[in-house]
Amino acid sequence: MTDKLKPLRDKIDAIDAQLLSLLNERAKVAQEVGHVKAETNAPVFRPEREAQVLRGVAERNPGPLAGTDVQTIFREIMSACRALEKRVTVAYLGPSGTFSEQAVYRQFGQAVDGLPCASIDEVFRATEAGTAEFGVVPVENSSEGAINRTLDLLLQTPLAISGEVAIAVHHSLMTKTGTMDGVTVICAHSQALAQCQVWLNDHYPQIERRAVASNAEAARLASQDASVAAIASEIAGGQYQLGVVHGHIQDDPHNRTRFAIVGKLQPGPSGNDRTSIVLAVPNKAGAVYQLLAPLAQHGVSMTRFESRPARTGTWEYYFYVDVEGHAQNPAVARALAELKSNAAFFKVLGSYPTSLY
Ligand SMILES: O=C(O)C(=O)C[C@]1(C(=O)O)C=C[C@@H](O)C=C1
Repeated sequence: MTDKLKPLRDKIDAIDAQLLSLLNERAKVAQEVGHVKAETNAPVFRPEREAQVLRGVAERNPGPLAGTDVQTIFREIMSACRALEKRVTVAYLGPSGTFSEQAVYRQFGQAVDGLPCASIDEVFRATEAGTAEFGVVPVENSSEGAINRTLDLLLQTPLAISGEVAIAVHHSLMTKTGTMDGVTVICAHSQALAQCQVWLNDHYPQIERRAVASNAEAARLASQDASVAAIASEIAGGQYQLGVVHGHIQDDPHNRTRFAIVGKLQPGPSGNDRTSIVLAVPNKAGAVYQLLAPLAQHGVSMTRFESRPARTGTWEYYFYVDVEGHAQNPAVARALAELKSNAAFFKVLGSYPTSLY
């Protein structure tokens, strides 16, 4: 056994030495890029470039490593190289252990400074004020639909959407003891309670459910009181030393949340982009139908359509529309110009690389 392993491990050692040297060579080039950017005050984080690098390595990947694993490795290489140029601060809906925090690391890699915020409003405020260069906010969940507070804040903010990332949301029921003995209340964020309600009705119909500020807060409460069970990610449970009673309790096994990255940066085209807009039309028959006609005329695909009641009383609804392509793409630019000319309200929220995941 040892005799057989030794030469293989020697091989791995030799390859690791090469990798280490190449990684540092790459890092030195990134430092040079950093100096060039510093001269012109150019932004360090370039989501369109990172998306191109990550798509490129997956396309060229000969295997046996999976394309998604290769992307994870390169995500971290770029994150570490970027941090040599400048460490980026990213605000998110805290506390530590939330799915929002997972979204931060999924998008930026580990070499970032996360800034946990108490609310979605605070994420916007911290990013607008420049305390954080970027903010990560939930936009929609595949089971529960739009996150309305985010939609309302996107309408008002001067920030642009510069990226998106989707996270698989798996919930676990966890307690201090790893059992349900003596549990009188199940705590979670209201979204998580809603995403697990069929399962909870089947398994624990008698136990009170209580909505709290976040799943991570529920985990914290459960860590202090054995009569409290928390619904949260296993990452959050691990941070508070909770035991898993049941895993994967979300009603939809494919439950996902899409997050937007907001910031002052407006990324250029990456070759596979999405543009988000908000518009409103005067309240008259056929107005919505006419409003969207330019998209079809210019061959621009709509990937999302969401409405929110306008609370100003001037118009009935705001429509949140995502289309394929960057606003600098000629067909998209023509379609947007026409949409704008027909709309009572029009705002481009941003063009950004489509999520890799
Ligand atoms: O190409 C750049 O602009 C870089 O700064 C290099 C690099 C990389 O490591 O590949 C790092 C950070 C940017 O977000 C994009 C790419």
